[in-house]
Amino acid sequence: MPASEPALSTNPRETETTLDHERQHLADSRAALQRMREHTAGLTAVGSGANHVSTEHLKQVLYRRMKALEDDPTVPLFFGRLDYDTTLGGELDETLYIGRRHVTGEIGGEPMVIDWRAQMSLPFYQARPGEPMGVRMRRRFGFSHGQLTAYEDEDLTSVGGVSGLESEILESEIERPRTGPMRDIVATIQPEQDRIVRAELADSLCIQGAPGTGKTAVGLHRAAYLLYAYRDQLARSGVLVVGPNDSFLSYIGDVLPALGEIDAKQATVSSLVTDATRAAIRGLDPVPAALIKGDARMAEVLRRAVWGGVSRPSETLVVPRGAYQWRVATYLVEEILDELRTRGVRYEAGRTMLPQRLAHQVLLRMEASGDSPDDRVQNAVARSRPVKTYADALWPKVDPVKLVLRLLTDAEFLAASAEGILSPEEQQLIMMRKPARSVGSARWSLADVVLIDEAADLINRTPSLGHVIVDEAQDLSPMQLRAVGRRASTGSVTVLGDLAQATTPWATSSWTESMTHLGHPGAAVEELVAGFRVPGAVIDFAARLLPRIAPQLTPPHSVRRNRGALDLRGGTTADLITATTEALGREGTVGVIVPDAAVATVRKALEKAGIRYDLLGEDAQIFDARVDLVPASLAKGLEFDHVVLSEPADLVAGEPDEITGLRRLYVCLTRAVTSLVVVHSAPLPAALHDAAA
Ligand SMILES: Nc1ncnc2c1ncn2[C@@H]1O[C@H](COP(=O)(O)OP(=O)(O)OP(=O)(O)O)[C@@H](O)[C@H]1O
Repeated sequence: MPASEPALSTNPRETETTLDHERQHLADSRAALQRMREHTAGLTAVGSGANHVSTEHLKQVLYRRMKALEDDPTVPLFFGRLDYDTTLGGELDETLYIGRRHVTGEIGGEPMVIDWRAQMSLPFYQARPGEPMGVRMRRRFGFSHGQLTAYEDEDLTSVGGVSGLESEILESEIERPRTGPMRDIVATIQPEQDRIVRAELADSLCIQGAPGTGKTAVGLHRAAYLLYAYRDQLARSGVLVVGPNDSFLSYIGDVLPALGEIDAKQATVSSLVTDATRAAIRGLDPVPAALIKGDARMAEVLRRAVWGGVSRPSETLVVPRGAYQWRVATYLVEEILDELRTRGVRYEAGRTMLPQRLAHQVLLRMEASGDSPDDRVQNAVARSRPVKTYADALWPKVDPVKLVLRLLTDAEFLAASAEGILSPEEQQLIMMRKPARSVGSARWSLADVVLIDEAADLINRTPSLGHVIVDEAQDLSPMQLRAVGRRASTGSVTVLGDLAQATTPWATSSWTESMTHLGHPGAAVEELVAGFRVPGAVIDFAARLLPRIAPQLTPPHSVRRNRGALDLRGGTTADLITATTEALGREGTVGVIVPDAAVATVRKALEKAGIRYDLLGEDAQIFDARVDLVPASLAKGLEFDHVVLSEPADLVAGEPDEITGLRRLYVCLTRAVTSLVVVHSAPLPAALHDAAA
């Protein structure tokens, strides 16, 4: 071991004694956690006498608490230790163990393990030699199958000491082979990641990060951190994580529960808008139509379409009451309509205010004639048939689904709403080609349902969450960003993505613009370039594409010690199967990434060779076979120890244009943790060609 690395104790006996001591603390902590669980389980009976609602609530609370206190024997209860020192600014001379959750001994006793999110845990992630943050010594623990096997000490008092990334335990954690779904990184969060994780709730952030720089991991840990640090505030408003597709959501689905957080919602844009509007997605748009429907200009078209429903009064309002007939002149009604339209309320709120405003005018007339009516009279007038009928005619009820159907099937209505915003050709492009007769029979596309969601928000405000984390945000259209943004209209957002991995025709080319569509303009954009997934040989190869696909970005570098293996082979499907079998002979997961059009062929070949696999996007339960067959369009966000990639040229050709194709290829090339084998019979795309020589 080089002298500059943090030493495992060189004296074996001392190491063993220390390890025994730490193992004892681990055993004591586990026992304490068990007692906490028993105590919580015992609480169930206490609430049994309460009424149904409070019992249900109590059950929920206890269920969550029990979940949070679950002890997985394969996961270490703590992974670090801090020795605070008063001479360095610590409040007390004390030793704290850092883990996934608080564990306390006897009630009122010393904490045995401190939650990684607590303020006291901060130096574990942020302290540096020479900047000890009150801590004399930082200890990292090495575990194997839940057993404590090693420790490593860092003296934080010495200036010029080692930095975190030289730690062996940290390195071996980063190098550990992948099995199954994504796991948490609490033990090894890096300082630049930690600053994002722990940013204040009020801060909206945008992170541009190269493949494997930990964006997804950081987003999930930020969710866990916020739920801890702002628990009361977020218990009401909630945290939402938005990912690109269901495969991705199942891949990340275990991380937050493993951190004791089961309350964060996880969704795709598609599930968000279909849940909200109850419109099912059954259609697909041609790209030109989807581009227009996803354009931010559609927001104004919809605004006009919704508010265009409010008409000008042509008749005086006449309200018979007793022997009298009260009249409100059209010019006064117009004044009311103008006031309601411009006061910034939603369409439906204005609609409910109108009868009251009209009734108020009637009341003023009653008063002028010597009556002294009170609020009850005003309410009665507002609810009376003549006022309701008059108000309904002027300000009719609008159903968002019907409105969008009309917009996409009634050329005159669209022209009136889109005048000066969309050209006649653009209007033509978004008209339904086979107009649906009813909302039930409409074959809505995702872009359509996003329009319905926007219309629904113009009518009734969409409830806002406390914080929304959006992953792979580069692929969202402006209208999709607006759909996500209105779910954080009173909260904040963390936006994660990579412009070089943008593969939708409506993808963003500027984070500043995306943040504006999300409703959080001016948020700072930070860049992450240190890659934890992709080994050097592979990332350097993939980065050859950057000058073509995203020249403005800083090329990533790998922090992995392992340079990895890159193997470019001429060959066909049979060679792909050979490469898969070879990969199966090694430790870790295998991803066979193929152009979408080749899935059926490769599937057959895998079956013929007797290789068990899961097909991504099809199987409900994924990540349980060692081999995943991955259509290129679903590779985003995932990773595998070994990637076998088929026919890059076909993969590029499968996309509408070359840049999108090369970006898709960049995504697929950067899924490998250890080895990448590229099997091709057609020449590699020119941008990669040098390496093939
Ligand atoms: N600090 C860290 N310590 C250990 N592993 C890490 C760290 N940061 C990230 N990783 C690991 O690196 C891999 C890539 O992380 P992640 O998927 O979050 O990256 P990403 O930036 O979202 O990638 P992509 O853009 O390709 O989707 C994951 O296995 C993750 O656990």
